[in-house]
Amino acid sequence: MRVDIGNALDEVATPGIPEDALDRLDSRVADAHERIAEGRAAHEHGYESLNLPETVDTGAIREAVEPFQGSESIINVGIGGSALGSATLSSALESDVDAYYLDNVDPEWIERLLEEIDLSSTAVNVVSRSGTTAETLSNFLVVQQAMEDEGVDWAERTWVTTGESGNLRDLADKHDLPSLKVPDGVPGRFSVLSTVGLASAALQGHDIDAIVEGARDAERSLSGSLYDSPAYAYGAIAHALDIRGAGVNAMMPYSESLETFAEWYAQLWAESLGKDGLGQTPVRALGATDQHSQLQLYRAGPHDKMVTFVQVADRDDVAIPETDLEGLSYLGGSSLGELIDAEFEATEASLAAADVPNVRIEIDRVDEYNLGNLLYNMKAATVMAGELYGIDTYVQPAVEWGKKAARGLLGGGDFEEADAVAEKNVFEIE
Ligand SMILES: O=P(O)(O)OC[C@H]1O[C@](O)(CO)[C@@H](O)[C@@H]1O
Repeated sequence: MRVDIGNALDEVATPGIPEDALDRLDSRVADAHERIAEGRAAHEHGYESLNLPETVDTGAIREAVEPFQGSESIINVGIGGSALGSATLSSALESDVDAYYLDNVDPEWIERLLEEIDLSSTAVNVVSRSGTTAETLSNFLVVQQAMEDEGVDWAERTWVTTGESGNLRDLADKHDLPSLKVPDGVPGRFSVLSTVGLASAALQGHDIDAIVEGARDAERSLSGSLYDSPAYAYGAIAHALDIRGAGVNAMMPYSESLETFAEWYAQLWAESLGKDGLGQTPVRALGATDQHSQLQLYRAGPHDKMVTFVQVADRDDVAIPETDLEGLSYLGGSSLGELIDAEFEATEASLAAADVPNVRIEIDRVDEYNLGNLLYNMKAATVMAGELYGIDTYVQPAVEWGKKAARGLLGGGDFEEADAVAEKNVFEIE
């Protein structure tokens, strides 16, 4: 991964970072890197996620999914960090094995999906770090029922990935289901390069060693300076732009196969940094598509945002046929790859021309190695940004209120949060 911060400097952008502030920022990065190295050496919660290239056992993962080889599809039941990393790999890489992600509880969507899938030739991967997430466990019970209704032995086709304890662990023990353990000290949103993200990828035939090798090389690039560590440069620059007013960060990959990556990044960035009144709001965008929906706002709206582009240097291409149609001949004979690259460079320049800060992230190709490298670098960037914000990057206490309220509404216990739901201030207009 390469990072170009030229369009984030104040000679181009507003807000922008004065070049002479980079050295000051760099000394903060050096201090933060020391803290991160300490946390990693001590296997502290959260920091441990940067040790995954060393700790993950890809052989054990392949062995665990071996019994499911030959499956025509995989149903991944999990939500948030227990789905988005795996979904990022699955949607970016080609496979003959289809992967479905049940990461929501919309009944009509779930029903349609289960009707679409041949349940007799599918494997089921249930992932929950806590083992208590209502959406995941409910969907798993629904999948079980759907398989039973089809006369399919779900226990034969299921493996779970979870912690030492919890409802899912109890369920796995009760039915003697094969299981993988979530890594200790690694919050869900940081767990893609572990059993959580790599098991389904292995069953889809992806080279998980290449993914981990990409991550390992990213790890090797971590140093005490933003001038030679793309991950730390990205984390530090995004933080520096936020405290100067760019409170929104639009993640805009110029690759359809990286659309889910933007979703994964949004959880990582929001749930890690959104604390104590701080944090930069991630927005998921896609290039070139959102040039035709969001760009007007990015260029001519409030100067409260930065844009992060992800550009792919090398990709397969499709020729645009020659045409003598008036006004179109300039396109004929070129290719979609040339077009999307021109669109990318033009959009990047259009933001600079409007003084909107933007950063370019570039990867060589969308393949296992580069995905592992990109995912690890974005994790390290988040860890760095968390240090600079001075917040606890690895917890997410604010999500618990809603969970208690929902549980209370469903009769799952007495929670004052559920009472507060009934006190909604209603002012309806219809
Ligand atoms: O893996 P689990 O414990 O089911 O949690 C799923 C997701 O829900 C959250 O806890 C937020 O509610 C995320 O942090 C996590 O990735």
